Amino acid sequence: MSLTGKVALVTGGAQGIGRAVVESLLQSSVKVAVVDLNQEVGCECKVQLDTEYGEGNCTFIQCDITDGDTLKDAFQTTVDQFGQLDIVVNNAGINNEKDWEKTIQVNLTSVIKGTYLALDHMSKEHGKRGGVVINVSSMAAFLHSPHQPVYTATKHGVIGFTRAIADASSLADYGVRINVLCPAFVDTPLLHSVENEANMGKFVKFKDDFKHSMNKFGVLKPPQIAEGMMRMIMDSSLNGAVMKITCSKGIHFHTYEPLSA
Ligand SMILES: NC(=O)c1ccc[n+]([C@@H]2O[C@H](COP(=O)([O-])OP(=O)(O)OC[C@H]3O[C@@H](n4cnc5c(N)ncnc54)[C@H](O)[C@@H]3O)[C@@H](O)[C@H]2O)c1
Ligand SMILES: CCCCC[C@H](O)CC\C=C/C=C/C=C/[C@@H](O)[C@@H](O)CCCC(=O)O
Repeated sequence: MSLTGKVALVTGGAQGIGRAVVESLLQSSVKVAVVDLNQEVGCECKVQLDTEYGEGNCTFIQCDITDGDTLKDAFQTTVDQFGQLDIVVNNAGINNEKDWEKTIQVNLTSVIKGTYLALDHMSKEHGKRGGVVINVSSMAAFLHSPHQPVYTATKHGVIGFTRAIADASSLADYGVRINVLCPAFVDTPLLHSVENEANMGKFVKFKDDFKHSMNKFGVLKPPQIAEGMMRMIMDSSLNGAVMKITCSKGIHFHTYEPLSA
């Protein structure tokens, strides 16, 4: 897939992994809508990106992705401003075992909504030109972290939803590839939330165990995740793929046993 002239929307794009992905897209001459809850960080991010990549190449849209109408407006604003939509990265996520229902809303329900909105704007079913969606899950989906039962459940859900809707896209010829990316630990503000009772609730007592896991498995940097993301966006053979990125194995794909009776 050539990226020249394409338009992307990245949720949670103002910091961390999302910000690194936004920068990689801008470096490939993609126009980018940064969709994020955090007004202050989003505005700072926009100023820095304008300085680095030139004005008119990105926009910041303040949006709580759990509000369906606001998320729908963010997609429409992107299309109104840049004329089309080709790439959607459903990346925004939180770590909150205390308010676990919010974690389900942000990490799973909003990823589903973001994927359906992406299809509204990109699917051949709606007379559009096709495109690509990448949903962000986690290695927690494979290692069922005992410190984060609900976070882990949402990340399992993202993989299941993505593989199923990718098959639907293929069967119904939507022209949209839908893939999922699972990073191991990454050095972002989210990682520091494991220290906080407000985030971890009763599981905060396992924080030393969590840190032990981080030391054991290592911590990646956001540009390493952006590199995997760009590969998934550009490789037109990938649909329903589950990419894992770890310190030990780098960028690689999860393989599933074929179904047998
Ligand atoms: N950091 C890690 O170790 C790690 C590992 C695996 C997967 N992930 C996943 O990667 C994704 C990005 O995480 P990160 O580490 O960059 O986190 P981060 O906290 O650094 O960035 C997340 C961004 O999402 C935004 N956001 C949160 N709630 C939102 C909402 N309701 N509406 C809109 N924006 C919202 C935040 O404002 C923030 O800018 C998440 O889905 C996370 O679960 C992170
Ligand atoms: C506060 C939120 C932090 C989020 C944490 C991440 O979402 C969870 C990351 C969890 C575990 C990472 C484990 C990495 C393991 C690998 O290095 C490797 O040993 C496993 C390899 C398995 C494989 O690649 O097939």
